Amino acid sequence: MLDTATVLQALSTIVDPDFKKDIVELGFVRDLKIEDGVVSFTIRLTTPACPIKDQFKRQAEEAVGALPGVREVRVTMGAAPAVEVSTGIPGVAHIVAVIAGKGGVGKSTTAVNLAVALMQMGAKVGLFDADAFGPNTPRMLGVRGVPLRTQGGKIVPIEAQGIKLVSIGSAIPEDQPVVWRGSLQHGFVRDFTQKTEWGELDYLVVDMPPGTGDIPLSVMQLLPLSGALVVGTPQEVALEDVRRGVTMLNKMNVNLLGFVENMSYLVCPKCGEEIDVFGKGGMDAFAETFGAPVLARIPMDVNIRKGSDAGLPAAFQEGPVAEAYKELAAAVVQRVAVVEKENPPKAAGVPQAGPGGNQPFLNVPKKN
Ligand SMILES: Nc1ncnc2c1ncn2[C@@H]1O[C@H](COP(=O)(O)OP(=O)(O)OP(=O)(O)O)[C@@H](O)[C@H]1O
Repeated sequence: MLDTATVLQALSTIVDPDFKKDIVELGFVRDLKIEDGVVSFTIRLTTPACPIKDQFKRQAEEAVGALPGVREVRVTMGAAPAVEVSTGIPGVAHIVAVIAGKGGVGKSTTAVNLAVALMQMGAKVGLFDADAFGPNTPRMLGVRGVPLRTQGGKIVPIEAQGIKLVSIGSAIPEDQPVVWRGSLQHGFVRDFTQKTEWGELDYLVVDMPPGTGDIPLSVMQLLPLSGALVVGTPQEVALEDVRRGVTMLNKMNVNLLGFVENMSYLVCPKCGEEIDVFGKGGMDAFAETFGAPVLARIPMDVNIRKGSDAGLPAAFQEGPVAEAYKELAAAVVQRVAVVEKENPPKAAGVPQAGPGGNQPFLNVPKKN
């Protein structure tokens, strides 16, 4: 007989490859109704950007459609509202930091294109540019010079091509050199993280300054990060810096989502051959050592640089570069889901003053 138990039994053959559990056990199946041979239900995923949602839908239609007595299967795909999996920042579901051991490896480019690719997968996305020393994201998203507004004491993000952008740099006049003491930086990060009205976001991507200085530290102390991804080029020197970045994540108990090998190869425009400009395989060695995957390899491509300069990120354009960023976004979504189960996000907190010394990580210069 066609009843709820039979339908759920059929749906329990569909296994989520990330959680390694079936979709009934995971509580994804909702609003199941059977009326006159018409079976309707919702599959509610943890994120609207789930890369295998189409596959789930097809599998569900097939599994239930094969049951005797079924005339029609109506599957609605949904996602849990962001607030349900809150990070402590109201309405923000997952926070992903993008870090790099040193400058110039393409961290901001990766953060911006990742944000765009996540949005294209159906997620609501914000970008917090914490890189006070080289705030490039407003230019990359075509909103350079647009001032931040406040409303009722809250910072209102800039709408930049569908992404909610807040850049620490937009609060600093462009012609002013940014020379801050550690304590000022911490206060600035605290104000920006606590006073921004993000609204509902599935993913908040944080573009960190390069290296392991005070700002990355403050972000890790103040924001409950789902995890961080580390951007590097395959070059030896950059890889030493990558190691320092990973060490910092470990110290701060931030999940390592994985590595992005940027400028991984160059496709010869004449013959199509892939040239390994900065060598090969370095990131694989890291992936093995630190037990986290290489999430994507992004080619060195003039369209990436041109897109950033023109304020239209390459992820918006069709072609192999956009595909590489889509692959990155899909890998990030899957890794976030997995690592959050193992080690749920929580802010590390600011160390208390005590006999062991004051704020051991922060390099706060003493007053003379
Ligand atoms: N895959 C790529 N192909 C071609 N150009 C790239 C690629 N990735 C980044 N670039 C270019 O390299 C330069 C540095 O990139 P980006 O500003 O993203 O680096 P960063 O690591 O964020 O540096 P910063 O130290 O300023 O934070 C930019 O001109 C950017 O357009």
